[in-house]
Amino acid sequence: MGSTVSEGAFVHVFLVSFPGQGHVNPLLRLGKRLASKGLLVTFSAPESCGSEMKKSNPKISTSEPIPYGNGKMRFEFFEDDWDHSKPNGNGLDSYLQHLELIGKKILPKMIKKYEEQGCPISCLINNPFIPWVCDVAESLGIPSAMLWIQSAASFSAYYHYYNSLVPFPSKSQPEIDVQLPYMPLLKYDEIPSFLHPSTPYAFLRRAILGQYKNLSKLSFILMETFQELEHDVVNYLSKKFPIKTVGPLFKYPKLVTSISDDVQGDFMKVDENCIDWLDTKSPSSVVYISFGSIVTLKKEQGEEIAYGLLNSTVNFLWVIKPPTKVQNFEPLVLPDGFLEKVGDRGKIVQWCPQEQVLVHPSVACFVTHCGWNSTMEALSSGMPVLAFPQWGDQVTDAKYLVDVYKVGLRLYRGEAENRIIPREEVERCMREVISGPKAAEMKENALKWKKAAEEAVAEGGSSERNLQDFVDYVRSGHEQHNGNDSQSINEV
Ligand SMILES: O=c1ccn([C@@H]2O[C@H](COP(=O)(O)OP(=O)(O)O[C@H]3O[C@H](CO)[C@@H](O)[C@H](O)[C@H]3O)[C@@H](O)[C@H]2O)c(=O)[nH]1
Repeated sequence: MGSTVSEGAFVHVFLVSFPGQGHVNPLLRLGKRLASKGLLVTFSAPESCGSEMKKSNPKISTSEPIPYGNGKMRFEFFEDDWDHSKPNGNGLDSYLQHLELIGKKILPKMIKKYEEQGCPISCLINNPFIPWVCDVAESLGIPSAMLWIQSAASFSAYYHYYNSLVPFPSKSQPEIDVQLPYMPLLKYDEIPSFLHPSTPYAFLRRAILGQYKNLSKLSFILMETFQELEHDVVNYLSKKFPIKTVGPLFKYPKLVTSISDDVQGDFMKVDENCIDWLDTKSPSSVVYISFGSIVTLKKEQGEEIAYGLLNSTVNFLWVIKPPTKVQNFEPLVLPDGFLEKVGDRGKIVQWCPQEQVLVHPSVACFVTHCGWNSTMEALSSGMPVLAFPQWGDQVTDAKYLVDVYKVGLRLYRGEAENRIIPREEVERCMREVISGPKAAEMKENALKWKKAAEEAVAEGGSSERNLQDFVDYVRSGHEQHNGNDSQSINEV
């Protein structure tokens, strides 16, 4: 990618993402905010993810940097020489090792190239699963930061586990409760499930804990949460780590006037028609159902949800992703005549603009797997939830959504529960969140979190101030290194 003389005058940060939707979305959002504060941001990830992003975002393919506020963002992906059509279950360990080997060779070359172009990197930022990015930064004498993309509570659980600071369930004591500082008592099935000895996803535990071995190399740990949401845990962790809460990253005031001027990280084509469809529905009448980018429900569970929806009278928007080549699940077959029977009451899409759906006045409730992005998006949109977590941090997020933030009900406890939730239960719980005795209270709580989220990202809010502190830090490092001749993009 070429650079212009004017780009060379700016403080330049380099963002490196693991190739997953849940990883890309928050890092991309961070990139836009940093750019808006007058920085040049280069966003990078393996080409496998770049090619997916380019399909749904043609703007990414152009070499022109995209303006955001006072700065710009551009994209440069790198080849990881890996066959992503192979099943990647336990292969994640091998892929991560391979990516580290490749990345440690490629990133220094990219960074050197930027320097030769007069655009040196002042800070490297990665997200989890690729902790070696900060080793690259260290070897080149560049400061680095990590964007933690789950809750502070999950960060704390992993930290205490990694350092054996409190007892966790073990093979001999698989059902003990876990008490972590400044957190509610977590039952054995409420800790991030990868920490449980029975998890089938030990490779994901290893991937996440990989970051904990070199936390001391990071100048900052930026967190996709906000101070007011996780006050006590954040304060506690801040005494141990250089933490800055900067979320919810999607909630900052929009930087572009038209959607076509923006770039989203979607790996799949977004079905925009669903917003027109939502427009035709009455206020608070639609259940939105989505399980994020990775989770695929068992076929039988999908069928029970379908019958639950069929037997109910609610309107619904349901995201059913096409099965991926690498997953071993049988694809969901909808009951005979399902679409005809539900008619215009229901809509099924492969991928929707979730940010817009969650703030749409017709939507009453979000049936969610409780991935952290979806959790933050729901809370910050004032949307009550029906929690349907599967694994990992999702079970902890569900606990918080229901028992701490009090914005919903729990339909399932996650992989440890290991049962199919029957259609009657699905239907009853949806009704309860929409119109049950606690519905008004849950909506009121959700609206309180929405307001708190808006305040955190507004001028002078906790996350906005933290983001500005981080930008000031990067700028001061750049100035020390290059003299005081750097400019902000809008000064040129
Ligand atoms: O139709 C859809 C469905 C989802 N999304 C977006 O996709 C993202 C999904 O992220 P998340 O809710 O975090 O789910 P996953 O993709 O499953 O995320 C993985 O990564 C997260 C961050 O580490 C973890 O919290 C989750 O447990 C893990 O499954 C969100 O930004 C959604 O807005 C859309 O835009 N359209």
